[in-house]
Amino acid sequence: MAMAELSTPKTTSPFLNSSSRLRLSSKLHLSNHFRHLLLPPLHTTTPNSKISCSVSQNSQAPVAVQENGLVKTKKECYGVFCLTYDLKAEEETRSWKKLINIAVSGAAGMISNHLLFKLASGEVFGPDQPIALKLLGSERSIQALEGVAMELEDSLFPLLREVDIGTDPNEVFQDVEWAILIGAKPRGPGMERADLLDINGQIFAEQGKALNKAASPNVKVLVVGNPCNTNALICLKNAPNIPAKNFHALTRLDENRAKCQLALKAGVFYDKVSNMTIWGNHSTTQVPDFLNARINGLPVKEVITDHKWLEEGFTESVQKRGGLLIQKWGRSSAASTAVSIVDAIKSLVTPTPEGDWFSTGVYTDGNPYGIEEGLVFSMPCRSKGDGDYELVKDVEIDDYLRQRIAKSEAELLAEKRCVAHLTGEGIAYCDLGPVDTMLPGEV
Ligand SMILES: NC(=O)C1=CN([C@@H]2O[C@H](COP(=O)(O)OP(=O)(O)OC[C@H]3O[C@@H](n4cnc5c(N)ncnc54)[C@H](OP(=O)(O)O)[C@@H]3O)[C@@H](O)[C@H]2O)C=CC1
Ligand SMILES: O=C([O-])CC(=O)C(=O)O
Repeated sequence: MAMAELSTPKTTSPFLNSSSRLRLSSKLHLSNHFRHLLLPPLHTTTPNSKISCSVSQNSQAPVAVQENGLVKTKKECYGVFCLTYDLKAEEETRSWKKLINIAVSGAAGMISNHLLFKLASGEVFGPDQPIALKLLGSERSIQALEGVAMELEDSLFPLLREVDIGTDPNEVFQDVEWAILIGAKPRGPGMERADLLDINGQIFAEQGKALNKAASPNVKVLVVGNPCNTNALICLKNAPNIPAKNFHALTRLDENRAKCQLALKAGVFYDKVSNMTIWGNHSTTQVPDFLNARINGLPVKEVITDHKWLEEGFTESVQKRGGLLIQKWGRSSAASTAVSIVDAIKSLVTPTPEGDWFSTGVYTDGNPYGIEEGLVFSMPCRSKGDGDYELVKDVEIDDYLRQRIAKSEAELLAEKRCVAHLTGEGIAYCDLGPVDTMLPGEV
């Protein structure tokens, strides 16, 4: 017989209170497809009130026993959570920050399958930041989401205090401080881009409304599902109570791809490349800015003297990297996208190194570059590490950049016209050209 010691909450015993949160720790409590896995609460223990949870070595589940007058049953002292919650862990948790709630949509998809385990490990928000994961799926994926939750459970992450799965964004987004919106319909063969904008736009309009109603008022939202700039715009327009500044479209993967290509050409390790801006849309019109990027602190054009390659080979390789990868893999980037989501969030929760910046798709109102207001456009940003950011204001734009930035801007304006019915800006009119409106994965 192995013994694991558990601490009970200082307040009323959750084991005695049928409506307590811990009641939900019984696996897969299901209400309207909203299911909840939960660890014991933090900072609510006293060393004097302990429960012993005894585990038979050859039985499947631990059996809680009574101590200090507190009643426990096998059902309430739930499986792995009993085993992982011991006094030593509790000592460590004393210095932990207050738990934060993180929603992830498309949680049964490829990108999430990489991302969720990074979030739970502490790699993103830090080793003293406990988290609750709120996973949004659909009727299609609810079974798979249970599988995801089980894998998270089996990973024994100390910082992962709670896992909820559900299909209703109004429930899943309740009190979330971060929302990572990945779930979106992929473009199928023969599908018009306007149709994709409409189908995915509806998803992001609904999720914007739900965030507006249920999320923490200062929630930070990172839109990954494509076309991510316009989806982010739809989302923010449907969430008027949340600052527009809090919405991001993921262009960090493009930034990382650009750094990699420059490092390769210059023959340096990629950590030597800094100040990399991606301007514009996450599409083949995006502009990887080699004018302002630096290698070993020097302007790229001084280090790489083949300027034709910069203007053509480099630029195109970044714009079309996603498509090439699909050709090789047979599916779009998932692991590197998850890594870039981690990078994007870390850039907001840690101070930007002196003199450097990062790229993210943000709302253009008040931008110093003359880019049309009312778009979500990738630009250079800096953060103090408080979750917020400022636009970098003094980046040089030459004629080459200006022309290409204008093309991406025109593309986003066209996308915006296609979704006017979803942003509350009138009747949609879709005049997207066939060539200039490709996702990176469509080439
Ligand atoms: N911004 C960027 O840099 C990148 C963006 N992407 C984009 O990220 C998104 C997700 O990619 P990935 O995880 O690989 O994709 P997957 O297809 O593996 O999973 C995405 C999830 O989207 C949801 N989904 C699929 N079809 C529909 C639909 N018709 N309606 C609503 N939801 C749907 C599904 O979840 P459920 O059934 O639970 O709703 C699915 O699990 C895609 O839009 C992709 O283009 C990809 C790479 C880079
Ligand atoms: O088009 C896609 O789905 C893939 C994508 O965004 C990328 O690889 O950058």
